[in-house]
Amino acid sequence: MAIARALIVDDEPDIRELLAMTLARMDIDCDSATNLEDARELLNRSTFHVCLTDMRLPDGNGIDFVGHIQKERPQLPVAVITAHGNMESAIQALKAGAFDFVTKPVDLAVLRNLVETALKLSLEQHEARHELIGDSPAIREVRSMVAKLARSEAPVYISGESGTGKELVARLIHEQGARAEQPFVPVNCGAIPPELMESEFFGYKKGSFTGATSDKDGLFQAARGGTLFLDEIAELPQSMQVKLLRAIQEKSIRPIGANEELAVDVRILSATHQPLAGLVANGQFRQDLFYRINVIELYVPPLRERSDDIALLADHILARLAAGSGRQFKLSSAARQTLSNYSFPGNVRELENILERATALCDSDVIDAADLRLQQIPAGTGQADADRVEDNGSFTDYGDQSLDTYLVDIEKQTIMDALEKTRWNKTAAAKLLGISFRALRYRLEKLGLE
Ligand SMILES: Nc1ncnc2c1ncn2[C@@H]1O[C@H](COP(=O)(O)OP(=O)(O)OP(=O)(O)O)[C@@H](O)[C@H]1O
Repeated sequence: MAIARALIVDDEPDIRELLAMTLARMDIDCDSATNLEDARELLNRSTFHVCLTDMRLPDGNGIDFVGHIQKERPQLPVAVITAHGNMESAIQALKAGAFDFVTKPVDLAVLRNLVETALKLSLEQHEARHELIGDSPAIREVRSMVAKLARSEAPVYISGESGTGKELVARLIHEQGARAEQPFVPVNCGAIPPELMESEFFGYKKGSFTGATSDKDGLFQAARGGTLFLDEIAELPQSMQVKLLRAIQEKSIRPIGANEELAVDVRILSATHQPLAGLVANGQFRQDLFYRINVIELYVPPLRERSDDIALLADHILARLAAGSGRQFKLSSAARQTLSNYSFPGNVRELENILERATALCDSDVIDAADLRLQQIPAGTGQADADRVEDNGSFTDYGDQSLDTYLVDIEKQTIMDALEKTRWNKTAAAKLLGISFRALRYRLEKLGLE
């Protein structure tokens, strides 16, 4: 499946064909227009990652189209194709906002380079945009809290069920605040082995232990001037809770093996899906640290309490999946209804997973209720996968690759099973799978299920 989509605007059939063929070999889908009117129409209808336009078109000028894209789709990189030696118009196009140009006759190696750069820009920009989608009173309240908290330096503790958007909220607090130009460093406290925690957080000096062949910065140094987001903070072992408390109180750290304290200016945001106050009450989490990190609590409500947002979120997620696959997806009205009746124990992350699975399995571009597979609890993993092997001829030819993919699929399916059975409670799912919570987090990350 192509990962990107290009818009080609040229009235010469030979050039259109040459460009489309070259891009197709780069696994890029193309739409072509022979004039500006058609090009504008296509731009309105589809999501593109790069645009190549000729300068002289039957109904206008390529530079006007560059201007149009700048206004309507400022994220879309556009390059112009100019006549050989016509530097004047190439410069004009760059001034109008084109990111580059190619001259005719088109040198294919130059074209490929240019398109690769454009795609990198385009896909990176896509990833960099964070937005809290939703129009319900609950999410509006979260949005207005985010705006207020972004103006403050206070530590914020973000609570809420798994997959509600706690990390997204933390990123937004950072991005909308004075530290936006500095790093945002997310740390999954559940994924760091306890014995490595101190060196991961505070770094070490060369020679401080076997294997410390050079100085290494820790997460606090990496987040200097910015924000350190401590996700799953309830997973911190007691010994580390003491050290963290000290770092927050003193605003300084001591790397392993260092003689001196090091001042670090870092804003601390933290989160967990576990009831932290309860863990404090039964002695599993230090009360003094709780008071430090929980100066302000921001609660992100579960998706079932803002079901009006489901349709908006689904459209947003489908648009993102479309950008990645070059296809456009729509939900049938029955599918919309099914989604809005569902309780989403795994919250927005579960909605993302459901839609990703549906778009991958759905043959047409209209996703119907059945494609969502909401009623279906996956069957016993072994049998389900064994059936799939028989159905799929390519598995009979076991290359290393197929076997790996097969095993990864089984692992994914088993974990998804456990998560669905435990209504997305990761602690319970880990117990069911007979592995530690930490090991589950590690696997989720490795398999891209986070
Ligand atoms: N309101 C929203 N608008 C757009 N995307 C959202 C929204 N809420 C959550 N998401 C998306 O859902 C996914 C899960 O969100 P996130 O990782 O922030 O949840 P979380 O509460 O931190 O989960 P966990 O407790 O498991 O760490 C992410 O891809 C995030 O971008």
